Amino acid sequence: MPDYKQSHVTAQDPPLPSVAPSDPSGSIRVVTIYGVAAAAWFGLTEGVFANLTGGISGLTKGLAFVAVSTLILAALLRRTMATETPRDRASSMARLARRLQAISEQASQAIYVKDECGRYLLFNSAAERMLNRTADDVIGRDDHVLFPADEAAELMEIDRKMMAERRIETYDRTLTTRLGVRTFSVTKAPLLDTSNRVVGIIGVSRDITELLMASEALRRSEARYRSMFENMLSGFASYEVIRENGRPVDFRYLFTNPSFEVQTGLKNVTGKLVSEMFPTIKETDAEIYEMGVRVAETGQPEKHEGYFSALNIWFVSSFFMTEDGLLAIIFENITERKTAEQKIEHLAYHDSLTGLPNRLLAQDRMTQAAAHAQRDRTMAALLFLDLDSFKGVNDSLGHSCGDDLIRAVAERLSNCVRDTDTISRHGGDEFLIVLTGPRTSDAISTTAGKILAQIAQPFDIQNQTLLTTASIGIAVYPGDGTDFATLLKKADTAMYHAKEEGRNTYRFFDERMNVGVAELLRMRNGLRNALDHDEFELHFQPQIDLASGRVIGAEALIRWNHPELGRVSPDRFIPVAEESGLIVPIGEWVLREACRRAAAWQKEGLAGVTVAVNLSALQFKRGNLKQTVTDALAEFGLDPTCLELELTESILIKDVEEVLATVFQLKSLGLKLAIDDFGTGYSSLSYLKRFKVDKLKIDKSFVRDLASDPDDAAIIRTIIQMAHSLNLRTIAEGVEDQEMLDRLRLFHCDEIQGYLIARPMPIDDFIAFVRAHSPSASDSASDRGTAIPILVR
Ligand SMILES: Nc1nc2c(ncn2[C@@H]2O[C@@H]3COP(=O)(O)O[C@H]4[C@@H](O)[C@H](n5cnc6c(=O)[nH]c(N)nc65)O[C@@H]4COP(=O)(O)O[C@H]3[C@H]2O)c(=O)[nH]1
Repeated sequence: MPDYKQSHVTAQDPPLPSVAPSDPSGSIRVVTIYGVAAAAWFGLTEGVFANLTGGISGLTKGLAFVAVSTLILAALLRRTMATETPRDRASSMARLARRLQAISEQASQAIYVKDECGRYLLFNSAAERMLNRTADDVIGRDDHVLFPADEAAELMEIDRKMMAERRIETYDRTLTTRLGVRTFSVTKAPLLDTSNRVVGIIGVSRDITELLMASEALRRSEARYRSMFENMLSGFASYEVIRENGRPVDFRYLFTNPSFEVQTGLKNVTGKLVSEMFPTIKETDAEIYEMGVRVAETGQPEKHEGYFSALNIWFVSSFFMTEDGLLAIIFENITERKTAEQKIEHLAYHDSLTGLPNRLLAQDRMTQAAAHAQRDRTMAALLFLDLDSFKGVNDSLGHSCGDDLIRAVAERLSNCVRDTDTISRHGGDEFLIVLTGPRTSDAISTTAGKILAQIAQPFDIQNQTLLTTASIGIAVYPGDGTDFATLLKKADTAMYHAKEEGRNTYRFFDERMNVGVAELLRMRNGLRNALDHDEFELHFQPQIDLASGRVIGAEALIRWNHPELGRVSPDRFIPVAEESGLIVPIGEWVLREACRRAAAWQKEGLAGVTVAVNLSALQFKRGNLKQTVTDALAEFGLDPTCLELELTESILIKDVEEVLATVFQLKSLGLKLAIDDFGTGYSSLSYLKRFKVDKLKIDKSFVRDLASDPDDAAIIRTIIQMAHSLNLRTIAEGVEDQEMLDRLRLFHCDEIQGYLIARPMPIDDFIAFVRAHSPSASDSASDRGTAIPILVR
């Protein structure tokens, strides 16, 4: 569809082209007539009419001649012109066209001339090339020969109007040619003849199709880049470089894109100097400023990633010089990414609970400490610390309390070492401490001692006072090893030994310790088969009623006869069984075995002698306790009143409602409930009432120092008084000598158990023991149990 593009119509500013006089015969005729008329004038005025004009002056006659001859000439010329025929005009146009032809051949633009009717009179070579038509095809024909009818008609209409209005027009027009649809820039002017009549039209056209396409492409590309610039997420700014003595000294903001503001938070910066915006940039962000100067000086682009303190942002940027000598910067605010990276890095190397370095970082620090030790000929030590009673805290007071304790321990540890040392959390309640540059083992011992003393101080956690201790194993570089893995293993082994040797202590690694580790592994594996292989047995430790001196019960204590390790103490394997979950089936076995044995001794005449069985927290959680107990009682026909279950405080405190329900079910069977290790937990008295506890068992750690430690004596006395006020009985365990017994009696303790009376013993020995200490046959029948007279004072 042909159309106008950028049409400019110019009113007759430049003079319209005109056609030169075309007929010399007309002029000759005029001149001849003029000559004859002039001669006749003089002949008549000077000859025939001389007498008549004799009185008139020569000047007057001359003037009269000029006037008359001018009129005649004008009339003649007018007549001559008026008689010029269209043919004359056509031939003069044709002559003009021929003259122009030679000139127009050199032109690179299409030049053409049309007559009044639109027929081509001139069609130069450039026009031929432009439309792929020869002049021969076109001359004498109108636009229909070149273009489709509708386009040709429109063009001719334009020409007609132009001629009518005598206007010069410039416009762009798209036309369908033999070479396809092309756009032309056209300038056309009407041609005038000497009588100022329009006789045709002259045009100059240029094919601007490629130019238009190029400029359209440029426009699109510009639009694309502008849109990219406006919408790009990166910030952009360009600066005028302010120079002094040729050296860049400052930069003035010229323009910025919208992201600049988003990324920096800066508004209306255009026209401002960088030194004005950031007065301290040369000091605080010298690296960035210097880079700007360098790029402006060398013209070499540079990339940068760093922190811009003036705006408190991290950014990545490219500095470069633009074509027009401006400094430009494209940048991205990466603060969020950087913070996330730092966080991730922190997480990768730190423990989330305490914020302390984790094992990975500890390893790195240990390697550094070792390098330091090698250089300075000193030592480096790796301390493996494990809290002694953390599980109890977690179990009894919950994980949130446990977490708080871990955090508090971390804080205390940090106060025990120097800045060059590293405290790290290894996991759970385990910490690693890397000591850098100790010169002697004594120095390491001093630090370890300090740490133990700090940990032993009471912790105030969630409004409760918690007491805990720690065990520390120490491995020293280079004596115990040169790599982290070896040192860690040895420090761990030493820590186990510290635990075995009474806790709240530290041990340096000793090669002999490695034997113990192998044992531990064997124990873990062996426990799995112990039940199947019948390796467990129960021993019974008598419990004495102090008032009567009679044996009123026995605590069932498990023994493990390991085929290779020999007799393994429950203190060693019960924690391993708990850790692996094997305590549940083992506990069920103990319960059945205890019921079986107690039922048996009832039948053998030890009527009323109860059996006390230890229960583990895991049995409450995972085992079907009520069913197990019911089944065991029923299977062996044991009177429930002869069964006592010993629970630790921690079992009662955790998941209270759930445990309460189970305890009620158990109690409803008619059995008794005792709280084991009383005094070492963290609970209040309220649960004693709620759980309908029958007996408190005072932990042997209090009993041990009863004679020497007034505090322990006071604690025991208080526990007994409190228990009595709640109608609970008390039993003291670990009674080893008479002095302890005397004091317990003084405090009105109800029952005792301990080596003073008897060590735990196999069933047959126990029955024999009870019989041997029977005061009389008649007493043995008593339901109060068997009396031991020596103890009754
Ligand atoms: N120093 C000293 N110790 C004395 C004295 N009298 C008794 N003992 C010991 O104290 C422990 C008492 O058991 P516990 O506090 O329940 O402590 C028990 C109990 O927590 C656990 N345990 C033993 N048998 C079982 C069991 O069948 N099930 C569960 N869950 N735990 C058990 O193993 C722990 C250790 O048991 P044992 O090695 O048999 O150690 C027993 C016993 O031999 C004394 O006068 N002085």
